[in-house]
Amino acid sequence: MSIHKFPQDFKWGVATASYQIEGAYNEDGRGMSIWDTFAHTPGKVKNGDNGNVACDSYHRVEEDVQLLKDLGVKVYRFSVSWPRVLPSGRGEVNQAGLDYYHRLVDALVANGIEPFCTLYHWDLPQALQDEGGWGSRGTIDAFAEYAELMFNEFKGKIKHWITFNEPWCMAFLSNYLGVHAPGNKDLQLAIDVSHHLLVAHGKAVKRFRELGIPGEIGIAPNTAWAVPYRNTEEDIEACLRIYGWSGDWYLDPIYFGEYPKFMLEWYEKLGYKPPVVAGDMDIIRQPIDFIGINYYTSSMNRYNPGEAGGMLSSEAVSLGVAKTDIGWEIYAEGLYQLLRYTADKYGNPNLYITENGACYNDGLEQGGRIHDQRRIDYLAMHLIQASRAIEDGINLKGYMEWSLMDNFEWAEGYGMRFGLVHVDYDTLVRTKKDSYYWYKGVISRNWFER
Ligand SMILES: OC[C@H]1NNC[C@@H](O)[C@@H]1O
Repeated sequence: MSIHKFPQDFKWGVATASYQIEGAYNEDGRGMSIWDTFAHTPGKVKNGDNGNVACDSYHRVEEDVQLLKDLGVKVYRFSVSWPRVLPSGRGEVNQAGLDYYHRLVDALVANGIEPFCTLYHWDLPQALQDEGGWGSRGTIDAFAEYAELMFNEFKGKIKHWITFNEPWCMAFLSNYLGVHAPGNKDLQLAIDVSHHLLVAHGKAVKRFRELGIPGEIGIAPNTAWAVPYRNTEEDIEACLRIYGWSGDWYLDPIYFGEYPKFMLEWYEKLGYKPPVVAGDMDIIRQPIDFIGINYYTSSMNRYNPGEAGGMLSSEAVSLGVAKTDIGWEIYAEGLYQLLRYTADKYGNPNLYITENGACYNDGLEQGGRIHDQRRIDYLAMHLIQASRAIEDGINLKGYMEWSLMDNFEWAEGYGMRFGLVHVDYDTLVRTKKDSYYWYKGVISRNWFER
């Protein structure tokens, strides 16, 4: 057994997202989002699940903040539902929507928990989608207007801001693979969406600086990690394209003012390229204060130009390791390697692990306890790698576990559970799992033995 320690000011937290937990989808003036439309479309989400009620967190601020307080977290990462505060995406403000987030933020601050706010975690106002959504340049300025509203409204209360959660999901999972809302299958559109969201990110950061908002701002890509099947140039490049797709494609424009050459050339070979307009790359290149790393799993990849390799000619070969209940391979070493790669490539910036967690569908047992030992093991394995990264000189400043509670897992619906707290979706009763108590101990000690 060995002891794994963390710095004194390490920001321990948990994460959630608006559409996944809030519910109240048509209450108090909230406008429709693309996820309401998508989830209400038969066949898009397993079991026909949707976020109409979710965890009903909209009506349970005090209860959920008490869960956070009992857990002992330093920060709480949540996201804002854009259509709850701007029902049409721009223009008229819904005060009741802003009031909800004031209730949440005030309760967090009153309990000594720092709000960590994600401006966009996928619930685009449907009204903007009707005008082309992220495929249209018009959405860029709509996002900048929304961001400015939130900056001014919560100036001094919220000091940690994330513009976008997982831009790869916003662009490719949603517009090339068609798995998430709005469900398109168009590679050029996905590349357009990537570019427009990057410009929107840059404009929001620029306004954040111009307005003199106190605090820090960053972005949270879901950078995947891949291990080469053979130690050959072809297989290594096949891996570079995997994390180039979800990480470098977004971080290079922000840090270097240009798209990664190897990915640009790959897309151009296929006949695609980003719709860059003069001045865009300078806007995107606004300095940011941190990168959020969302990490769950890795893959082992090899070059394969055939169907198994897909658009990137990069075929995933099983790592042969245990999988979580959602089928993702458990590879904690990948977290360290990803942190190392990110630190080395982008000048050792401040990093937060803004999401890491595991799907295990353990249910309530006799006596009302939930013995999710597999989740404890997963978290311990990954926290060892986080501690290792810090000892290796990487500026990892915090860890936000995904997720505080079971919630709406997008196209998987409610069947996949990531929470430290179990949610009974019939009664909405919250039950702390064994992993909640384990994580509470880690936070309070700031170290753990394994
Ligand atoms: O799949 C688990 C999580 N991954 N990152 C984005 C979150 O919204 C998901 O629930």
